[in-house]
Amino acid sequence: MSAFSNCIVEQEHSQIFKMGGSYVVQALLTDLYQITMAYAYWKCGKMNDDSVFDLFFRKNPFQGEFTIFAGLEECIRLLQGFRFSDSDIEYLKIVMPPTTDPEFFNYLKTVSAKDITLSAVPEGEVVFPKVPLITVTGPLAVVQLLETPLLNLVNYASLVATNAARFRLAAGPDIVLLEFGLRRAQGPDGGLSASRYCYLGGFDGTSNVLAGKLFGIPVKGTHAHAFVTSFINLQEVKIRTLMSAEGSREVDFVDLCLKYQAELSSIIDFLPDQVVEGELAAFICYALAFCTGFLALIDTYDVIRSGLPNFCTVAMALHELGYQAQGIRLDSGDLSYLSQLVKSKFVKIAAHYRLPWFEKLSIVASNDINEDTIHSLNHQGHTISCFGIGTHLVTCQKQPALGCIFKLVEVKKKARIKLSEDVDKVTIPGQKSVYRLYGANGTALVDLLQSSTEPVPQVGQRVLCQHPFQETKRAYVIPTAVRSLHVTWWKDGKVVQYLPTLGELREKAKQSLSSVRPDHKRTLNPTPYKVSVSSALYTFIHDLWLENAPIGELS
Ligand SMILES: Nc1ncnc2c1ncn2[C@@H]1O[C@H](COP(=O)(O)OP(=O)(O)OP(=O)(O)O)[C@@H](O)[C@H]1O
Ligand SMILES: O=P(O)(O)OC[C@H]1O[C@H](OP(=O)(O)OP(=O)(O)O)[C@H](O)[C@@H]1O
Ligand SMILES: O=C(O)c1cccnc1
Ligand SMILES: [Mg+2]
Repeated sequence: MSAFSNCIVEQEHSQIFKMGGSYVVQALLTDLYQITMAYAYWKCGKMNDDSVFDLFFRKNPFQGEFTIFAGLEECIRLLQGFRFSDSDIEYLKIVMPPTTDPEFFNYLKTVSAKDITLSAVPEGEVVFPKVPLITVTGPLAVVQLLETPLLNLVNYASLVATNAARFRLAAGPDIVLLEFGLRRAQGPDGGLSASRYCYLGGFDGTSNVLAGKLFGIPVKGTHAHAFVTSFINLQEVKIRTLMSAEGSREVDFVDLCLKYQAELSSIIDFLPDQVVEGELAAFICYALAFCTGFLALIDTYDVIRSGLPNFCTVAMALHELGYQAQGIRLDSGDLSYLSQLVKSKFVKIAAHYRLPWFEKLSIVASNDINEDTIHSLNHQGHTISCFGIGTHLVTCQKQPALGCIFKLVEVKKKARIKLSEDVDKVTIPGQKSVYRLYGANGTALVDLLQSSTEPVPQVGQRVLCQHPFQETKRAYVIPTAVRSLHVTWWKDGKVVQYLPTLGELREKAKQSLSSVRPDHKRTLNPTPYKVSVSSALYTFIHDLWLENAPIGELS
């Protein structure tokens, strides 16, 4: 992303979601229970108790074994502006019961993120269950108030970035992936977030023009069926002339197209009287408007008998005038079969006219594409060069939510644990450090959680990594590299770290994903990545567990 577009984000971020007159990410974008708890903390004098909360998830989405962490910059921006305005407080006076002590509202007026410290895994990093993605420390009532907006900002961003990364893995590195989801997204905010985080997850562009302006994402697109069906015949081509690329001659472009229609009919085998005239008129008009970037949607009537011949006709006429067409889009039918058929005709034309670029024309495919469709198309030997993906990508139809949670792990320097019948729901107590240990070939081996007071694991030294809850699951690891995953981003009321641009985050996600072993990334039955605790933390968890679990009585 350019410095220019980053600057637009800075200037206009506060205008993006103006709804009802105010920026939608704000202190009141929360669940009521955060406010009622804040009141009860305040009422019993606990509001300033030092607290530590971890934000994490328990299960990777899409039956996968990895997640891309996204949304962090928006969390930091939330802290920057975190306060209750006068009108917020007036509103809360109505919402809270009449018995509420009026002094509480004076307290709310003083609330800000100035005493909050936020450390987190860098945005764009591949992350795994149980690892604290964000740790927030500060006055209990204020950190509590942050729970809902932080979860809101991380959950969808990480889900859709992960979805995008999965589409990228399915498609491979060389296919162009475009996000076409705005019309199907969960509202305007969902649409903008989808475009932003799909780009982070590895998409190449979006059709969403506002996302392009605000976030510097390349905007791309073709045209719709309506453009084709709006034309009935060639008489509708009112301005028929086109100047050649080098400016030396102007020709009747419709006549030139009809010359190529006759010529091509025997080369790629079609009947000129079967092509739809209105479609040809539409393509001619689109080419006249975009002579240097002509791309046509060819499935309105019949790809084989009409759309493809009409495209080739116009593309060859453009070529005679020194312009190169860009390609076609398919939006229905058997996308593998049709793409191969289209390619074979392109190859024929390329050979006949000795135009090597003609066989490299883009073949864009769209229509309800999901991750499984791409895998299936791969097996069928498709020749698609670009996928335009909307619904399944932005709505994350395969799994519509990521389950990040925000749990208290320490208060007044005392570690807290949340117990559950379901072992997976027991929290890992206390303030922790998180390390990623790398193996011999530079791939990530294990994430290790330790109490923050423990020494950093050392390269070349054996570390015992234990499953947090199953004593028999443990392994020694001799890391070739050790990375501390958490960075402090916000402290003393300020952003204390460079915030990467969206383009840098996209690069980060790509590089982080490449350090993860392929078996963790495969679609079918991927291997779970190991997230472990140090033996000191293991003992600590289980001692605290025993201390807090009531002893039942048999009778
Ligand atoms: N070769 C293929 N292998 C697997 N799935 C495919 C293949 N070609 C297309 N698909 C998928 O099959 C589905 C076809 O959907 P559907 O039958 O609704 O579309 P259509 O009739 O071709 O087009 P329209 O959108 O005009 O109704 C789409 O989800 C598409 O992505
Ligand atoms: O299929 P998606 O992955 O959501 O991609 C976006 C879709 O939006 C457009 O058409 P639209 O769906 O509006 O109409 P159509 O299905 O009749 O072509 C486009 O042609 C795609 O099919
Ligand atoms: O540009 C396109 O082809 C496009 C954009 C949005 C939705 N469907 C297609
Ligand atoms: Mg559709």
